[in-house]
Amino acid sequence: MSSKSPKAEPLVGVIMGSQSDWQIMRKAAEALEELGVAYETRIVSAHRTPGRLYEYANNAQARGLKIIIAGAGGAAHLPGMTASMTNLPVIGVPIQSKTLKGLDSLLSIVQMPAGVPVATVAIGEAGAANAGLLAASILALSDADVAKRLADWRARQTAAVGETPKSD
Ligand SMILES: Nc1c(C(=O)O)ncn1[C@@H]1O[C@H](COP(=O)(O)O)[C@@H](O)[C@H]1O
Repeated sequence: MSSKSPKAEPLVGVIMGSQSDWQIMRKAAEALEELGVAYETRIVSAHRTPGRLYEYANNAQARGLKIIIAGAGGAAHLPGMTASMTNLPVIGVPIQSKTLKGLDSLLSIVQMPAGVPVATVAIGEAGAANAGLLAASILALSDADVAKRLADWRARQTAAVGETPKSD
């Protein structure tokens, strides 16, 4: 996988522990895409590719990234280890695991020791989508264009919610 926005330099790094996480993490990418935020996607694993993680986390800020979204399942060390090596905000996405339904992922990501924060979202697709929205909200603080697109998106979401439930 590579950058989805070749013209703009990526501001958000969407990383995941395995190719098998992509079906969930694509929701973060889709949210960023919809809000016009340039991002890149990478498979990086604290367990399987520790050298790649070290290089990615240590160089992320110098490469111009502003936020990292990290998704992992099971013994999900990727978000925390990423946060240990960068001052960028790290948003952790717990991937649903087969055996423990993602509770293992959630607890691995959320229970960080004081001093190394990871902003943890909910397990699975909704969490991944929210991670993308959160990243856009952070960028919107200093980017009026993203702020406008985010406000418009929120307004459309609100307008799409009907007031009266339809009967089948
Ligand atoms: N939790 C981690 C890390 C890590 O934290 O570094 N690297 C891979 N994994 C996770 O292992 C699960 C199973 O991976 P496979 O499907 O490749 O066996 C994935 O959800 C991945 O995030």
